[in-house]
Amino acid sequence: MDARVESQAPVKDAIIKVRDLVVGFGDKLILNHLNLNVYRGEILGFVGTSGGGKSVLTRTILGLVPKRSGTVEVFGENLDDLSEKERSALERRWGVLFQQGALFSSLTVRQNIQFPLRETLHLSQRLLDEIAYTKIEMVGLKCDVAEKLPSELSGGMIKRAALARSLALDPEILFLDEPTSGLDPIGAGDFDELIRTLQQTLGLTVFMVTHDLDSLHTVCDRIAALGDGKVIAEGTIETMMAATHPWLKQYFHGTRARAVQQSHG
Ligand SMILES: Nc1ncnc2c1ncn2[C@@H]1O[C@H](COP(=O)(O)OP(=O)(O)OP(=O)(O)O)[C@@H](O)[C@H]1O
Repeated sequence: MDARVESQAPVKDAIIKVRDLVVGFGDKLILNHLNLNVYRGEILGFVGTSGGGKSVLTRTILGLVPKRSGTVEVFGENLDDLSEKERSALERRWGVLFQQGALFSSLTVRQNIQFPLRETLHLSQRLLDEIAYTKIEMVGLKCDVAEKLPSELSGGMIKRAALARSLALDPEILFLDEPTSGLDPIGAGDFDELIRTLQQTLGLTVFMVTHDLDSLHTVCDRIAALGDGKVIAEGTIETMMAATHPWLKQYFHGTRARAVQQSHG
């Protein structure tokens, strides 16, 4: 390749770097010297066998599960080197949407969104309300949901409200664990589109654990697959489709995969 052209290629900035990560419970090893980069601005889809350790990896990056060895760097900082104060400052720069949505059932949507803001910032009620309404609009909900309780919302609306809460502090990275699970295909497609729009307009980096082949085809820039505690393949959907690992072949070429590929032309 022409050296001049090569030097002009954009350097990819790894916003999350996982190196040699080992995590286990008792005598059960879940992650076995796992390495992974997530690049700034991308939507990375993370797939793998059920019970393989996708949530464990997410929770380890977030510091919710202890690791046995290895390092996790986020925003260029080794998480082990941070003081408690530095650590909480860093945590404010990411948002998390867990599988169950997990809104507080006794709080309205507005109060749910304001919860992380109240915990970390001292803002007037007027400003808190303005922020909550902006986030509600951002996730495609009407402002009349603001005063509703989670029990008054549909499954798709709960996901959107939970997403609005995870965006409350304007994070740079969004962690999503099975965001479309429980949604019908149209609802799931709309949610994927929303994630893509938010990623583009807010410049987010998205780490998304998913089983949803539609999401992998339509919104993920890159995919990483977990097998036997390690990343066994990573790349574009085309790379994954060409992979020879038996699980990947089954996953990307099985009956369900064929139906999805046909629908994506
Ligand atoms: N706190 C824990 N204590 C003991 N074992 C755990 C704990 N958390 C997870 N595990 C085990 O770790 C393994 C990986 O679980 P994990 O939830 O990460 O899988 P997953 O890949 O996200 O699966 P799924 O796709 O089904 O959600 C499972 O065998 C699970 O039982």
